[in-house]
Amino acid sequence: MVTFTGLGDGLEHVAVQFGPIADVPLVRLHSECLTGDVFGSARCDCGPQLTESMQLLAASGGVLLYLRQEGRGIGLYNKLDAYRLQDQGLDTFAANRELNFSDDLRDYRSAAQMLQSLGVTRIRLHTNNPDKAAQLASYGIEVVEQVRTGIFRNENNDHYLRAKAEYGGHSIELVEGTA
Ligand SMILES: Nc1nc2c(ncn2[C@@H]2O[C@H](COP(=O)(O)OP(=O)(O)OP(=O)(O)O)[C@@H](O)[C@H]2O)c(=O)[nH]1
Ligand SMILES: [Zn+2]
Repeated sequence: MVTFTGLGDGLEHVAVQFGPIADVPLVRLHSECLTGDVFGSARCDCGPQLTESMQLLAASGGVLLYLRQEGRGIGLYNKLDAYRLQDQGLDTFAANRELNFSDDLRDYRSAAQMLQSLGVTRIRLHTNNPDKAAQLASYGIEVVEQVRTGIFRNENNDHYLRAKAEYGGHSIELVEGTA
């Protein structure tokens, strides 16, 4: 495990390396979600995505970047406020805007710099989020392949996943009748 300080965004991000680094390693950029990653909240899909990623990385090798971008960058306090607004009917992006934030504050320049410092410039990226791939490319990381994550849907995160697919452009296929 490598921890990084002094990055441009001032956050202490972490890289976890699984085995020796291949020419084109599998990489997961995972944004911090205390509620999902640690406490198993069913409001989102973060916990199962992190588990799936670590299982894949343990099997094939690669790098997990755990990015301290709680709540898509708005922080835990504000995310909890956003959850209250979602309980009143707003979707995950509208709730951010109601709190005077943009939909997604995350910038992946630090992630690109972390990869470069590990000698990684070409990757297979484990994500459904097109913005992660596009930003990494703009910061000089070649995304050779985008490997989709599983879809971890339940009755509590259905609205959240739907918003990510419909408004966030995520590659999530929501087939009616499946959970
Ligand atoms: N503001 C806000 N943030 C949320 C909400 N639900 C989850 N999050 C945050 O969204 C982020 C999700 O991170 P990731 O799983 O890395 O990213 P993703 O954009 O879903 O893309 P994938 O790579 O496909 O998983 C975490 O920082 C969560 O804390 C919400 O309702 N509001
Ligand atoms: Zn989450």
